[in-house]
Parts: sequence; structure tokens; C-alpha cells
Amino acid sequence: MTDASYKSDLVTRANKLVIGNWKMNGSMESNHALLDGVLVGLEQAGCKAVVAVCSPFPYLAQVAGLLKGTAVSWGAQDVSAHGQGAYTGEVSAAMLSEFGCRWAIVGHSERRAMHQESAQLVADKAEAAATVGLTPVFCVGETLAEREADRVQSVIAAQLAPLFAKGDDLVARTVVAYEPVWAIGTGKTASPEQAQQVHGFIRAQLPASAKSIPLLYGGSVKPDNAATLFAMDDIDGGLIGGAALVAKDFVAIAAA
Ligand SMILES: O=C[C@H](O)COP(=O)(O)O
Repeated sequence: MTDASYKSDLVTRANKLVIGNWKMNGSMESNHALLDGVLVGLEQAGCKAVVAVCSPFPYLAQVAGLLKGTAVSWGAQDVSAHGQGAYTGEVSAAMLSEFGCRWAIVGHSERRAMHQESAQLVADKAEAAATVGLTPVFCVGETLAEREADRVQSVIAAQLAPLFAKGDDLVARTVVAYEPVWAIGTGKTASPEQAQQVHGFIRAQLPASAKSIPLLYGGSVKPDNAATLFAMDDIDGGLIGGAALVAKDFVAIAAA
């Protein structure tokens, strides 16, 4: 356990939370059109959910400008575990915070798999984010092989353990996103019951003071399955990939 004190707010599941992860997609022109469509669509739908988008780093300033004065917040798709220094290519939490970043995704399965990010590194990133006031969106999830080997709970528990080891205060300032790797970008969504089973497991593992943090589901969420997923007891919203790139789909999911 560390002595870190965090500047980020405590987060609760009082409102549905829908976060778009654009991954490595976009352009100045398409971002503008997408956000115009999202903002108009959310207003027309009378959407009550908390909505955010996480763009690639080069577009964060553009996104910040386009979202200024709106109810939609923005975040980054990754953040360095380090404060500053000789870390070529990394972006610190303080740099993001300086111009209004609200969220930082950490531990997305694409980064765990393609960039060999360890569970400890992901927890260190979450701590770095919360230390300067960003809310970490902490991704966990099993591969298909791990599911078939009946290892879902042990895999998720191992991914969460280094976060929990940093103390209850950090956990209470974190959003956890369950994203089964086999459902990401594949069109194979976990059934609402499969997702709820894991969300219920995660909720049960949370320390008492963090029981009401939002637990998001991610993995091929679309307008036609969002409502049934979000209706489950422990699913408080979604982390949306492909559908976040289509304004009407993202709005439909946020309004589901
Ligand atoms: O971060 C988002 C997830 O990886 C889900 O992506 P997807 O909605 O394209 O399956």
C-alpha cells in the first residue's frame, strides 16, 4: 500500500457512464464531423448518461476545443506511469491534466498484449493518473483460451490485484471496464448474463469503500445490444470501440 494522495474525484455509479474509445482512428476532419454529430444527437435524444470520448493523443487538443462548454468530457487512451523525464514517446498524466483531460484508459487488452504491459505497470499508470486528478478507466478481461480453461475469475483477480494493493482510496477513484478479449472488435458480444456474472464477481472483490464505482462493459457493444447489457445489475455503462466512430450509433448506445 502506498501513501499517495489523489486529486481525482471519487466516482459513483449513480449515472450511466458511456466512454468512446476511438483507438487509432480519426483525422482532423472526421473528428470534427463525428463530434458535431454526437453533440447534436445527444441533445436531441435528451441523453442523461455521462458521456466521454478518448481520442488519439495528437487530437486531444482538437477534441478539447470542440467539446469545450459541453457536457461531454474527454480522455486519453493511455498514460505514462512516470512523472517526467527520459521516457521517449510517453505522455505524463500531468501533461494531460494541464489542459483539461478527465479520463485515462489504462490496461486496455490491446496494450497488455501488443506492448507487453504487466498488471503492475497498469496499476502504476492508474495511480499516476489519479495522483494528478484524472480518473483511470482500468481495463480487465480474459482471452477465449482463458475462458475455455475456466480461468475467467483468476485472470480478472490477477489483473486487479496490483490495483487493490495500492489501497482502497485509489480503487474508489477508478472506473473498471470488463472487456473480454474475445468480444473486442469481433462482433461476438458477451451475453448479458455472461457479462453480469463477471461484473458481479468484480463488484464482490471491491473494498467496502469502493463498492459503488462504475463497472463498464466493453466488447462489440452496439445500439441493438446496449440496452440489455446496461440493464444488468452490475453493468453501469460501456467502453465503446467501433460503434463510437459512428455518431448515430454512439448516441444510440449512450441513450440506451
Ligand atoms: O475499448 C473498447 C473496446 O476494445 C471495445 O471495442 P469494440 O466495441 O470495437 O469491440
